[in-house]
Amino acid sequence: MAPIPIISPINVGHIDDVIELSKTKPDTIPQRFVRDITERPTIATTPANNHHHHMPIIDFSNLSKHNTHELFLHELLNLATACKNWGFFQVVNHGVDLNLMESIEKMSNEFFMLPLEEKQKYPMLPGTIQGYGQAFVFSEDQKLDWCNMLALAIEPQHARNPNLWPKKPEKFSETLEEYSREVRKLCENLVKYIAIGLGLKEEAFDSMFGEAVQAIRINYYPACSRPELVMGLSPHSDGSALTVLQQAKGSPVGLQILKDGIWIPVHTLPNALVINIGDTIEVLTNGKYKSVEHRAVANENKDRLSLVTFYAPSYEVELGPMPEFVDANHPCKFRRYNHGEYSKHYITHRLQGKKALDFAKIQTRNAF
Ligand SMILES: COC(=O)C(/C=C/C1=C(C)CCCC1(C)C)=C/O[C@H]1C=C(C)C(=O)O1
Ligand SMILES: O=C(O)CCC(=O)C(=O)O
Ligand SMILES: [Fe+2]
Repeated sequence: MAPIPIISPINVGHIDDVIELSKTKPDTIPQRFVRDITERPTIATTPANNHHHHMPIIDFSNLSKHNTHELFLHELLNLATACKNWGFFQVVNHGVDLNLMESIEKMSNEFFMLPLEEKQKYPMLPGTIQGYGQAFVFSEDQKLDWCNMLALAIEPQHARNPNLWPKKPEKFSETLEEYSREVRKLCENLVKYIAIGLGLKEEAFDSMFGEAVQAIRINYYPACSRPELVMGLSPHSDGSALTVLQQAKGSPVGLQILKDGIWIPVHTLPNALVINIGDTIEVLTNGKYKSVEHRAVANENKDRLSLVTFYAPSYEVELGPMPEFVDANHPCKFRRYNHGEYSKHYITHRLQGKKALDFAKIQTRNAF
């Protein structure tokens, strides 16, 4: 009997697996990946000479309770300044076990190098966000990113789809579990310090978040013969409260952030984690801290791997700007909404800069 076709309400057309493409036809770039001229990225990886263009570095060990109060305050100020002026920073001495970071990186690479049939046992179906494939594709004529990903919900447990957790390589699931526990601790601490830096009680965010949602996306960007024609990952801001990004050792520069209208390549320090403010913190602080648009570009010669953890409020919670950030000079910019509804909105639209946040924006009427 012929296999029963999966009937999906969305027709996304054929999606080439870019890892296969780069292996079998390294010089071919199907038209669906070629961006319109106005959307093509700049590939330069040299950091701008301007020192204003170096992403802040936070030494997390200075924030631990065992340090002097002076050191703590100094680093807290660095953190607050980084959140306000950049929305992105790197953390060193973050407490996530370096061996664990190395193991999950190695196993992720092994996963992506498995035969396609093996990876397709965990398919990300059109319109869904978990499994192996391409996310945020909703139509046949949408341009595709030069990236394959494995995305999984981690917490709460009931959000997991155990059928999508890879059985190969061996110990992948255990390692991911352990890694995610450590990254979650880092996120819990970060939201505490961010709250203190804003003059709030240390538990201000965490108590609002309820049972926080945690998810991981492991992105694999194979080398591309014409990286200037394609986009590794479309420009977007993250719908989370915070995001933690680990770029695999030996990966080329690929992440770019939009600062003052310029795309800046991010050079990650060895063993550091890159943190960014997501849409939730922008809403809660009424725009004092902003989520920042970012994208990833492909490299001509080298594959790139990144492991990205999203830390977000429970789907149950209602959110809006905190009263501490609203006054006569700072009118309320966002309406209250349910985070579950925001998540649904986020995952049912293609990545398009900061457009997802329009969901919550209070539209101000133009005077003209
Ligand atoms: C580019 O952003 C994302 O891919 C993303 C997806 C996260 C998710 C999964 C990979 C599986 C479980 C669901 C969830 C939507 C959390 C970003 O995460 C942000 C977006 C929202 C909304 C959020 O809460 O985190
Ligand atoms: O790979 C990167 O550097 C960016 C990944 C990213 O922004 C994401 O997965 O949301
Ligand atoms: Fe992102």
